[in-house]
Amino acid sequence: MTDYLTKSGLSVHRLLVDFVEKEALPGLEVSADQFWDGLAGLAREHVPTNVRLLAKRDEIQGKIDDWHRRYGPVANNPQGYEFFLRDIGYVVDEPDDFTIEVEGLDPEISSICGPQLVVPVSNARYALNAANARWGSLYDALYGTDVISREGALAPGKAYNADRGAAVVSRAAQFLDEAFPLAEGSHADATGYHVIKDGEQQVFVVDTAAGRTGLRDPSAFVGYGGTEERGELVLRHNGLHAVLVIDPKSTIGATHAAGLSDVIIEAALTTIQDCEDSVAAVDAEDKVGVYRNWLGLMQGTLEDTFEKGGKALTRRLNADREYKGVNGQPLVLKGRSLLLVRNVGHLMTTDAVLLEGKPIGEGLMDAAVTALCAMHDKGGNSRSGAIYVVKPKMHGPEEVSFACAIFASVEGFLGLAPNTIKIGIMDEERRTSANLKAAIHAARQRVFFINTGFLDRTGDEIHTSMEAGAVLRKDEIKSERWISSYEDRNVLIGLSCGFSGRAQIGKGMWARPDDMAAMMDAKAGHPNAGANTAWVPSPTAATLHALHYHQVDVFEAQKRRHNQALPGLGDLFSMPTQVAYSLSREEIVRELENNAQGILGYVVRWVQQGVGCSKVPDINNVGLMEDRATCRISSQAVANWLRHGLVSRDEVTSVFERMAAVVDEQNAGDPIYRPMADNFQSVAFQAALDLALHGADQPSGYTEPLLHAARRKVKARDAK
Ligand SMILES: CC(=O)SCCNC(=O)CCNC(=O)[C@H](O)C(C)(C)COP(=O)(O)OP(=O)(O)OC[C@H]1O[C@@H](n2cnc3c(N)ncnc32)[C@H](O)[C@@H]1OP(=O)(O)O
Ligand SMILES: O=CC(=O)O
Ligand SMILES: [Mg+2]
Repeated sequence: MTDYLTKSGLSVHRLLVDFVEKEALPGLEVSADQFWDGLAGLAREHVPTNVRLLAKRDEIQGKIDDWHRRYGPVANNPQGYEFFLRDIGYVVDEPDDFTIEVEGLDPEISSICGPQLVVPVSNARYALNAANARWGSLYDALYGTDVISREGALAPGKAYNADRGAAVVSRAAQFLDEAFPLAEGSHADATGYHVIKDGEQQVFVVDTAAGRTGLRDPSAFVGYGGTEERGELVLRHNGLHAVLVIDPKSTIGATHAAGLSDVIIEAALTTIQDCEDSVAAVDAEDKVGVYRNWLGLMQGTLEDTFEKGGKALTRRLNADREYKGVNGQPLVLKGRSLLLVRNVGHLMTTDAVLLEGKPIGEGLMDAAVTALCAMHDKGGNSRSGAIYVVKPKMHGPEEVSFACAIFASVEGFLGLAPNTIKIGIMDEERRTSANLKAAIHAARQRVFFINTGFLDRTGDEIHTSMEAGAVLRKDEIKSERWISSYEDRNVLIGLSCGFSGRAQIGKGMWARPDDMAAMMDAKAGHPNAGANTAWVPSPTAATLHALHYHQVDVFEAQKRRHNQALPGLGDLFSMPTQVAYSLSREEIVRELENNAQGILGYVVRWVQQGVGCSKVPDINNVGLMEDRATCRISSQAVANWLRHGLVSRDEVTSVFERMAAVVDEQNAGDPIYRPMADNFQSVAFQAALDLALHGADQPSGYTEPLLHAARRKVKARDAK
């Protein structure tokens, strides 16, 4: 039996046909013919442009490589370089000043600021957890992380550590004092939290040894609920809620003078359900798995049953939180994060759908199917009926226009109103950063975010300047002038295009998921810089990062930045490269080892197990979130040093062989892991090595072509 069925002239993998016709279409007023005709039209209309845009990327990169071969690093002739980039159409003319025209965005996007969580949608357990991460326990987030010191008497240990618990309670009181100060005294001294009636109004009062007091801003108390034994008091500040849980009989509440057993924080306002960097989906089977989870989230029916702590658990989407408002009206707070979906970029094709025997752009299929699934949202996700698609890895305004044209076609054949599908423009390729105003203009009726701080951006930086000279070590690259220019330009251009109060200006991912104390220091800067949101890797990180949005009123911070001068392009193009390198041999080898370990540790799980995002220890044993973007950085960094003779092919190979044993050791507890050190011919080892040895030849330095090919090989072998 063939795997493909003919649908409106396309050959469509039967798994995708089944999914669309039996799962995604039922319940919608879209017929199967309408969908397949639409997809066929989409492919016919847009595949040629897709091909042309990718060819243009290569052509531009070829010209940049030639320029560097001729003139060396940019620093030799910065003006000449900028002139050249304009001449080849890399930098395009800026549009006149304008304001974005997007309409129908939810408040989580336009008027409330807070963390943005990212999760591989392929993992139902995590995807559900992320959707529910709208609310997080502050006590748990503090107790479980290094935000509270883990030294001496505060060390967590196996049993509950009362000293640590006391430190948590005290840190939470500090938060309450900052966000919800009392008229007199401190939350640390509270001996009772009560709601009392004052005329028609309910009022929040706090008892301390010094007497009864209230909130300095009484309007911060907005509702209450719970039960006789376990009361919940709802406070609001900067648009974000925090719920005080008063439960004197609970284990923790019993230790608190006012019975405060937890502070539940409104945390991940938005979550990106990711089909891209954190996912390994290489064929129709994988793609359907991804789409099925997204559909379940949109229908509100997704569930996952798994074992945790020896018990079977079923996880579902949380309901809204219902309270009584202070004015007697019901107060209903959304129980879930507003879900956005990240489609793949324009690069890859998928053989789940063939047009004239050839795979179509995977981004085309993602746009059609993820929008179709989102049509099941009846307001449980977006109250305004918007579909939020995050679009990664676009190179410049022309590619942003292309994404918008795809969305317009999808809206057309699905019968959606124009501009229902919104676009999050990921500013993660240098051609987009350099032309950001034009890129926003191209999407002005759809854009709901621009975002920086991306790992991919560093990978693109290295690849674009591959011929310029040897790059710095990867952590050093990220502290150079180009990156502050990238960050500042993004915020300032966004503000000048009227984002404040309309759409999000966002910051990037914190990639050390276990280092929460460091995250708290680093991410405090994001709202201050005028960012409405910033990416976090886990629900715990979301709960903690939410505190920053109580410390800073982002809209005030944006006002402060509004008239700042925009850094010119000179700094943006100033990534330093050197022909002669000053690192010692030991330093070079250590950096190579670090990159090799990260690449191998990530790739082996991707290729063998289809895991697209992993926590992998670096050379200093710090657990790093590794995904395709971090892998792009590491592989491009090695490829660059290889290209410039800092390391040899043999040296790279032997370091990879040595680090394979280290990675095997790290995975020793995984029963389905297949070691690499005793088989350097294994698909996983070879894919990792190829990413480094052939990194310079990969399109824009992306890792997906080699990863996909390797994973498909393993799947084919395992299927036999
Ligand atoms: C460059 C870019 O593109 S960044 C965007 C892509 N990156 C991401 O999406 C990062 C997503 N994060 C993750 O996948 C994970 O946090 C990792 C891989 C970094 C670490 O995962 P693990 O080692 O399993 O985490 P850890 O053991 O500390 O915690 C697991 C628990 O946290 C939860 N968790 C961890 N990350 C997430 C997340 N992003 N969303 C929801 N839940 C999460 C899990 O559900 C699990 O809880 P459970 O047992 O109740 O289900
Ligand atoms: O996609 C995110 C990134 O950091 O790259
Ligand atoms: Mg990326």
